[in-house]
Amino acid sequence: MTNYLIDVQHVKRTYEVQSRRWKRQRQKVDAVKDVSFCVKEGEIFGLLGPNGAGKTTMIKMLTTMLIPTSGTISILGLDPVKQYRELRPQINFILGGERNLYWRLSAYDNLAYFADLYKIPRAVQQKRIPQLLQLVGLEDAAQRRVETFSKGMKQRLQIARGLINQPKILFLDEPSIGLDPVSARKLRDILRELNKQGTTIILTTHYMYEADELCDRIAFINKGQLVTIDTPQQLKQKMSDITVITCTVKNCTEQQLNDYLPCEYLQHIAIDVKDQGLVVHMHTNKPQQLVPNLYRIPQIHIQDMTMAQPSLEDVYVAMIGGL
Ligand SMILES: Nc1ncnc2c1ncn2[C@@H]1O[C@H](COP(=O)(O)OP(=O)(O)OP(=O)(O)O)[C@@H](O)[C@H]1O
Repeated sequence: MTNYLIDVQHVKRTYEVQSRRWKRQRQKVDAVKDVSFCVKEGEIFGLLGPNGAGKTTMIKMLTTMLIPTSGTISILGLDPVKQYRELRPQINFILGGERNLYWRLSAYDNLAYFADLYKIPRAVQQKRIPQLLQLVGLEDAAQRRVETFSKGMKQRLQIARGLINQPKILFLDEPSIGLDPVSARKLRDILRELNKQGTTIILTTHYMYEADELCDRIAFINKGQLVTIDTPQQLKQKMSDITVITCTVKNCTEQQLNDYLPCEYLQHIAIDVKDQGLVVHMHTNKPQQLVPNLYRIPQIHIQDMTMAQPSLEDVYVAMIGGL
């Protein structure tokens, strides 16, 4: 039998906001509309979608911070609305950015403060805090005030904070936002290591590469609705008949590209105006038929052209409908 740690069934969440014009009038925003999915024990599960898709709202409902308007959620067999007291000690969450840390306290004292909130005995804290600082590579900065930390260091301290109660499930909302590529890679290594040790991880991200590298399964969400849910491999497989062509062209206009490239061979086209010319990104299932049409544009100069299998980002663009 599959062991589901998280079971979300037909969940909706509506916000009521004051209309700007008529202050007394209240408008409804359906942030999450009838979403259902399950997460298995030991998975790294990604929630991906454009701005405003409903990812943070979903994470807040899963972590007992927000009550669904309708539908049911079960986390570790508990109802986050009615049984939040039993659930909270068993989960933890890390929201992106620099909230949730006390800048005037040292890294060690921050962790000790949160450990006290979880009523973790001092003897346990004295062992666990150095271990966590070591896991996130901050052992040498343990006594430094957080206000002297770089963004990457603060984010790693957030991870240590999120692990202080040894959660069975860790939720992360855009964990690598604002991190440089090396710090982001370090963060992924830490998350993989945690997952190896048995922590189930749910994360939202806008970085397709990160999701592809880390996640066992991914849910695409758009406008509050679930678009698809699958492994990154299976998602890419869905577009295996598509070739992605990227080329840089000069001496031609966007209008000419639209006129000369037959739409029956084009599943998607995006044109970026850059200093070096027009960068054209195309999805096609007929590359042999499509490419000769480019050369028919009078005077066109094709500077470079690459053909590749679709990446997760290409699948995302195809399914969500453009960035
Ligand atoms: N407190 C709130 N009051 C009113 N509307 C809200 C509130 N929080 C979110 N919304 C609205 O709900 C929708 C979903 O927002 P949410 O923050 O969940 O999206 P998201 O996928 O996390 O977006 P992003 O990637 O930009 O963080 C948006 O239309 C947003 O404006």
